[in-house]
Amino acid sequence: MKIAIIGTGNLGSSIAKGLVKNNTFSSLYLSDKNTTNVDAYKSLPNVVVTNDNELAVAESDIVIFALQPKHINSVLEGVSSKISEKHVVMSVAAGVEISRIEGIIGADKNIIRVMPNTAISIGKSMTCIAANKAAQDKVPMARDIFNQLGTTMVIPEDQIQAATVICASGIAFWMRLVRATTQGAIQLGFEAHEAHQLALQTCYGAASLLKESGRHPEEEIDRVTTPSGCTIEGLNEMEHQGLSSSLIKGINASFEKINQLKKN
Ligand SMILES: NC(=O)C1=CN([C@@H]2O[C@H](COP(=O)(O)OP(=O)(O)OC[C@H]3O[C@@H](n4cnc5c(N)ncnc54)[C@H](OP(=O)(O)O)[C@@H]3O)[C@@H](O)[C@H]2O)C=CC1
Ligand SMILES: O=C(O)[C@@H]1CCC=N1
Repeated sequence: MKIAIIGTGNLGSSIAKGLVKNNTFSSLYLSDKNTTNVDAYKSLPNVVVTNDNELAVAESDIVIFALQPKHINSVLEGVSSKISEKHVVMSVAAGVEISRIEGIIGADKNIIRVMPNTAISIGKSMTCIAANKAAQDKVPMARDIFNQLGTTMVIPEDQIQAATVICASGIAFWMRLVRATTQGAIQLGFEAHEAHQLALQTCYGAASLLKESGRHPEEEIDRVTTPSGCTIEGLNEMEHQGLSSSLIKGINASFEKINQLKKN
């Protein structure tokens, strides 16, 4: 597979890192105005780091646009003459609808909207995928690529905004929960590095329990909450303070915001 990534910022460089780790491409072009994030890959075989977006598109079959929404139009316009029916154009830009991309490069082109998260750099992304009409037969290929970098789910395009909040912003939400747990542990007397390790491994264990057992979170909670014990005491206090409510409200605030971004 001849792959290009246009825009090697936070997400583009995370995708590059995951692809390099798996080494499943025949060539990989990494293009950005400033290539600092990916300069380390210059010396790898079959990897080209460049400032030339047109070259990257011309030399590739799959082109992943990892740009801020404000840059996507001008960059697509700049390379549009190089995009043919052989290309599969993938965009990770939050809030940028397929119809906007079709308006620039044409509805006859293969366009796939992909929403990974930054865990893609370690092969643990939850990646949601939606394709335009022309690219329906390219969906299995897109899944093959992103399944190597985590797990994929194909969803209707009108759910991509919601998936962005849960899965892409979700990384930040979970990080904050880990950080808050660490702060609690420090208050209980642990050194910061110990507190971090305790919080992290417990979070990992909780997620692994759900993944491996297939059980509902409440079932796992019931196993921990000794009657009149300390867990239910803490859990109920957290709920009185609005833990579930603030998470749900935060998710809704993010969703409102992403729906405004769409209009820009
Ligand atoms: N961060 C995340 O976790 C996630 C982000 N997204 C989405 O992915 C997209 C990218 O986000 P993120 O990686 O954080 O953004 P960044 O700003 O970190 O990366 C975008 C990169 O594109 C570069 N760029 C701008 N103009 C051009 C151009 N003309 N040619 C080549 N490169 C250019 C930017 O350079 P410069 O900085 O110099 O402008 C920058 O390096 C966004 O749309 C975001 O919504 C989606 C899921 C998760
Ligand atoms: O915060 C943002 O707007 C982008 C989209 C999801 C993750 N980062």
